[in-house]
Amino acid sequence: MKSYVLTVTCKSTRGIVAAITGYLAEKGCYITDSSQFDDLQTGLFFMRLTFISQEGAKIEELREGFAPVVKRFDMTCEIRDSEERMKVVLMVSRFGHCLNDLLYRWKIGALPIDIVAVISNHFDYQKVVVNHDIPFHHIKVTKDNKPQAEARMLEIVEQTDADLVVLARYMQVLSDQLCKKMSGRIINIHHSFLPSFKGANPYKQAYERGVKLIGATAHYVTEDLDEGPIIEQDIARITHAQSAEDYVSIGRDVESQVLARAVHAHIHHRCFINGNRVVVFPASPGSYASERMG
Ligand SMILES: Nc1nc2c(c(=O)[nH]1)N[C@@H](CN(C=O)c1ccc(C(=O)N[C@@H](CCC(=O)O)C(=O)O)cc1)CN2
Repeated sequence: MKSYVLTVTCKSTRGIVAAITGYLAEKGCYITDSSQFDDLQTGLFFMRLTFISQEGAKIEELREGFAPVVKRFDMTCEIRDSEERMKVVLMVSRFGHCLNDLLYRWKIGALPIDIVAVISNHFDYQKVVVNHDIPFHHIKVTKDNKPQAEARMLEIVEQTDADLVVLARYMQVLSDQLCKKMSGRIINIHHSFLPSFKGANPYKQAYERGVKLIGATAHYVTEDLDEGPIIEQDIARITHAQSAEDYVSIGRDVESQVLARAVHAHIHHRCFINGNRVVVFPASPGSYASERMG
């Protein structure tokens, strides 16, 4: 039986859940997971359900039948096939730990995505990418060619019909124009526990501040550098005896794990941008079970 994901954002009011669940029951659908959040600050309601059609309803039929509910509550709504895989472009500069981690998770099926391209402004990871049978594109970036470099990047995104771009330690600031055009579709991993230590060299900043914790933050990319809506964060302990170079080593694992969690949440439609915040619903049962046991 086909499994679907329904996502809803609308203004809070009474009767939304009843209308959604009533419709699904009427259409012979069985709800397998449900999360909702009512933001009293913004007056917005968010819901994500996974369900199976026990009567073999087609997605077009489900969408069409749901249209009156969408109209009644003025919903932003999607019904998607749970098996549909997002097309993802990965971008990297000189530090490849997040890229390698994502490639491994993709290879074992833990990240059910189609990696349609890897883009880098360096050649360090060309071999590992090509060895995964993934197209590698080198796009040189200088202070003078950023518009042309971004145009090429956008061309690759459009030619591959990519749904998501993941900056896996890609160290170039993207233009306001590109950020606006791809709002909500670019995820970055920043190697600090934002909002501390934005911008370049966060570990150097952390060392000079004398912190006892370092961290990583995965966020959607906006024009405001490292200020986009936060999807996932985590931390790691450090001591007085460690240097900024030690932080780079200690930080690798937490950066990779934070980015992987954020990508997993996004590709499973668990993320809802809510102003400068992100509602992140828990993973549905079985959504980690796609791993091919080695
Ligand atoms: N518009 C945005 N672009 C990018 C963001 C973002 O949030 N908004 N995140 C960065 C990633 N990043 C930190 O995580 C970061 C990358 C690069 C720089 C920076 O100052 N880069 C210099 C060049 C550095 C170099 O050549 O090695 C620059 O672009 O002039 C700061 C923070 C990705 N892009």
